[in-house]
Amino acid sequence: MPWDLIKLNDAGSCAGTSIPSVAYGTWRLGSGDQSVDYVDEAISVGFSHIDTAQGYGNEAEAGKAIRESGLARKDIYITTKFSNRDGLTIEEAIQSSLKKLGVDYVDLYLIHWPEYAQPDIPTAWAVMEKLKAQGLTKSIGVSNFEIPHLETLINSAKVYPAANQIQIHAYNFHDQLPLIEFGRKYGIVSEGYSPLIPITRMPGGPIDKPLNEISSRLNAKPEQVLLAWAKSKGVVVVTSTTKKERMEGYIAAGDLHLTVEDIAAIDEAGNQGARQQTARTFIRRAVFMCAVAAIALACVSLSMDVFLAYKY
Ligand SMILES: NC(=O)C1=CN([C@@H]2O[C@H](COP(=O)(O)OP(=O)(O)OC[C@H]3O[C@@H](n4cnc5c(N)ncnc54)[C@H](O)[C@@H]3O)[C@@H](O)[C@H]2O)C=CC1
Ligand SMILES: O=CCc1c[nH]c2ccccc12
Repeated sequence: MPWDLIKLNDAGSCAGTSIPSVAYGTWRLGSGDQSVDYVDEAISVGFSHIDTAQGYGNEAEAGKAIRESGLARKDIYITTKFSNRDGLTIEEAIQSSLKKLGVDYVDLYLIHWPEYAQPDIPTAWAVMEKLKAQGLTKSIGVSNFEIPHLETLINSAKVYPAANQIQIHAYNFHDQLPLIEFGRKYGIVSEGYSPLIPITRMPGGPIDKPLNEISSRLNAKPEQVLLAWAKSKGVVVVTSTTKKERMEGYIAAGDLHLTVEDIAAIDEAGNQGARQQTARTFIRRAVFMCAVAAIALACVSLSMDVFLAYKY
């Protein structure tokens, strides 16, 4: 099945929407003409969902590329995020984002981190609800929220978040599953960013073997298999690249068919990698504690020597 749409929990309301299940992210693209070109290319190869943020410094470039695409506003899905930068309130920040993007509404507006929900989550969320009611954004959501943050929010919310954008990849999926399932209970769609971490930041781990086997069998690139794996988890996949060939590969990954066994093999290798990581962290902490204890002992022994030397 190609990259499809996922219904949001506000889909029944007049302003409600569905969200394209793959997004092209603009973090680290920089600003200036080159980033306009990257977003242009992403749209030209088939991305219809652009994920940006106040903090990425390139909303204006994303907006320019969207205009240059010639697509009707309704045919492009724009997510941006409140980053609590530039000293702007949430209301001021969305106005600034809309101006930079050159649109009169965004499709999804997220609080980028729980820490940005000031003075507290219920108060900040009430403002988000107001923005939705005013039509400045079709849907509202959060990012990097954990279960306690969502509980706090839900306890006071009139409108539940439509989405929670969090890091999801094969090495952390097991740890993120309770959060994803908690979201599901309240109709909150999880969006997974940095799905390619197993090859970009953690190469050489247990996933490499099944990934290479599956890629060879399907005549696909490893990054395509990782995106197809993330898609199989029912989350919105938020990815990026500056290379046009890779952009095309990402879109084509929506048609990749992974078997139940392929998905299970990546799941298992991901869990194994996570267990190895936990063991490494434990050993590192134990070594650190031993070193601290040894230094403390040496200090005590030295003080005793000094004390005895003075006394006798
Ligand atoms: N809400 C949040 O706090 C965050 C949101 N994001 C969003 O997610 C988007 C994607 O985040 P990324 O971490 O960039 O995601 P990603 O995991 O998709 O990594 C993308 C990078 O992987 C590279 N890549 C692809 N195939 C590769 C291969 N075979 N070997 C080596 N490198 C390869 C790409 O060229 C690109 O540089 C961001 O642009 C942003 O929109 C990202 C981080 C945090
Ligand atoms: O979203 C990607 C990383 C990130 C998280 N918070 C901020 C704020 C400003 C720029 C990037 C980010």
